[in-house]
Amino acid sequence: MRQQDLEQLRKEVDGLNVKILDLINERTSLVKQIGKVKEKQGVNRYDPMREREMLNFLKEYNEGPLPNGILDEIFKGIFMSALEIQKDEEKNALLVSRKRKPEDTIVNVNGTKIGDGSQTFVFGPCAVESYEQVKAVAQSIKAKGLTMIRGGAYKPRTSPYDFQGLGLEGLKILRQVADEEGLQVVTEIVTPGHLEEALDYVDVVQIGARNMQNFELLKEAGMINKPVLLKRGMSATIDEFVKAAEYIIAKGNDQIILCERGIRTYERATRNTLDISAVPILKQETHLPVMVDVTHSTGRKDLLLPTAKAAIAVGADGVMAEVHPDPAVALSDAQQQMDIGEFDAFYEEIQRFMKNYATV
Ligand SMILES: O=C(O)C(=O)C[C@]1(C(=O)O)C=C[C@@H](O)C=C1
Repeated sequence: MRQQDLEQLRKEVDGLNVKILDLINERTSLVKQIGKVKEKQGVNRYDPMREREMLNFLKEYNEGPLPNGILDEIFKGIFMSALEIQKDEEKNALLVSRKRKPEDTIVNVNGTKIGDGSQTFVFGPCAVESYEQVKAVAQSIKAKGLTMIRGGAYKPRTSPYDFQGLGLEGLKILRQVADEEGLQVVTEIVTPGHLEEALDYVDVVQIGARNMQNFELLKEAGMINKPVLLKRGMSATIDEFVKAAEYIIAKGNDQIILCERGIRTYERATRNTLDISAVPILKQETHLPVMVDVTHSTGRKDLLLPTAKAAIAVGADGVMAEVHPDPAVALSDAQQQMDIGEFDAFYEEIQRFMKNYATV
């Protein structure tokens, strides 16, 4: 074959490539429409029966020279790409998606802004035990110029025999101390019923890992006009986490902070495995602020500082950690809470890190 012939054949192939591409694009537009209809109907995107029908029809129609085996492969690839495109479309259409809203959402907690490019720190005891206990931690938080305190009043515990929290009494203690020290209260709410009684005492409603897929609670949280801190479920994928946030925003509340708190893996050196890459992924895929709970993810005091540094380095909008004036006598999570001295050292070091980091 002469060089000239080869060039001519390639020119013809180029022309066909463009035609195939145009057809695939035309097909993609139709498949996107099908995806929207299926989403509305709530039916599964993947439809193997439909794929089988299409392949059978194409094989009957096929007069070659393309072998049927290769035809199967090519069209299976086309169907798989169609599914991927439908999935992306659905993801991008979510209200929490950055594709839908490119600007960062800044959560405003009575003047404390989360997600505005600065880092917010939330410290406090695992569980509210007494006025004196909360007061000691609050004073230490205030002395550092910080504005948020966390504390559990309703404690969803693994064992029903473990301390379940002081409930409403705990909320009242948190509110009183926070008002005395000028702090904002972050506390976990476990049921829609608690949500109602808690609203007078709380500035940020936390939905904990165990409740990340408590859809009724998520819907209720979407109807309040207070920010919600949503923790990732211990076995939740990032996709499930994002969809849980979608439940809240879909009801009208866009003041949502996502919190990575470690996931359950086979690794036993830490309490959970901190999924640090979830932070940039969530920042890319959603417009919501992302915090990292270094206490629950590691369960180890010696790892709080390095993981907090890592969180800041990967772009987290804030860090949460637990502090107790006397961890040895704490009613929950005794081994993993910092005492006040450790808290001072932790905060000093993290400040130093942030200063150096900012100048790099
Ligand atoms: O027809 C559908 O239901 C589609 O979603 C489209 C389509 C296709 O590419 O043709 C995509 C994925 C399904 O598994 C089957 C078919």
